Amino acid sequence: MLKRIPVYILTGFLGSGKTTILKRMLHHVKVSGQKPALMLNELGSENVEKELFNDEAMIELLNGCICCTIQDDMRVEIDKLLKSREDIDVLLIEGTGIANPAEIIEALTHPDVIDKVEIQSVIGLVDASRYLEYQSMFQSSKEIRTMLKQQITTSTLLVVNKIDLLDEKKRLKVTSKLEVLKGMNVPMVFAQYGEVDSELLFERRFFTNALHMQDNPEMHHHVHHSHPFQAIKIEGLEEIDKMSFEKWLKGQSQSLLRAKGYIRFKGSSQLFSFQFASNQLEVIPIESSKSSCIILIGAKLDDKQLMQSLYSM
Ligand SMILES: Nc1nc2c(ncn2[C@@H]2O[C@H](COP(=O)(O)OP(=O)(O)OP(=O)(O)O)[C@@H](O)[C@H]2O)c(=O)[nH]1
Repeated sequence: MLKRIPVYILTGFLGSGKTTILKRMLHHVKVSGQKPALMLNELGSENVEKELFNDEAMIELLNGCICCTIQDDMRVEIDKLLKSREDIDVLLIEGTGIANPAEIIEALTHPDVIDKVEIQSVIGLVDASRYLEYQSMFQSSKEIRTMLKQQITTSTLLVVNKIDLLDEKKRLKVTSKLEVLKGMNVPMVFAQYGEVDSELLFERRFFTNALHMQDNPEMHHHVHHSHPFQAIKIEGLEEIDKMSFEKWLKGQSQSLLRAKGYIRFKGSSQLFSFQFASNQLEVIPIESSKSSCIILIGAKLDDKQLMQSLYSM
């Protein structure tokens, strides 16, 4: 089996300090004797930051933020990287300042990619000096506020950067606003020029469990309650009743943020690709000999409960 490559995702609004912290992380990876690869996603057709990382294995995703087409590109590029560069030990991904990190998680948990990578953490950078302004209804747009919120709520570590540029009073105000938004148990650290203890930066905060329907349900108990996100991959599922499946997905709405994968329904030999988002199930027939596979992404997913309810369906 191919080794799974650990991945760190850096997110944060324009100018928040992503590149600054990326350089620190790169340095740390290299001095610890490991070989890093970078994936940079830039708006526009030219990557202006490329020159900063001359000697690294680098993947560029140009022309847009990480949305549907970029997700496909990302899958292809990760595949290429893993096949051609077996020496790579860790992959660092910097999304554009206006990317929603959930889209990157989405690409990395695609059924064809999930076994090749191991998301470690989503590091969210906040520009403390401009946060209040970006949050203000009078000084910013709804789009900016929504983007910031998505970046903050999807992060598994929050780095409140540029604290040299604001006074104590403002800092307290920013902190209390972030406390409300950020996920439970997501550490918040303050920094100047992305100076964060590397142990904290590299700590794993995102977990993916792989389960098989033939496993004993009593064995499933790898719940990581202290982590904001986790992905679960379930294989070995036999044909299932479509209505029951939909009901099952909807029944998990407390903890399930997203589901996708391949599945076969009773009464048809056809394989379907399915997407479950915003509490809606979409299925598309596909021609493939792939086995069924369900990927669940959520907060506080309970393996045991999920498997037991699937068994009894
Ligand atoms: N004063 C101050 N400046 C900082 C700090 N961190 C980064 N900067 C500066 O802010 C600018 C933007 O930093 P980057 O690391 O390029 O930010 P980015 O998030 O990659 O920016 P985009 O690529 O536009 O999304 C640079 O000039 C940095 O030197 C900080 O803590 N304090």
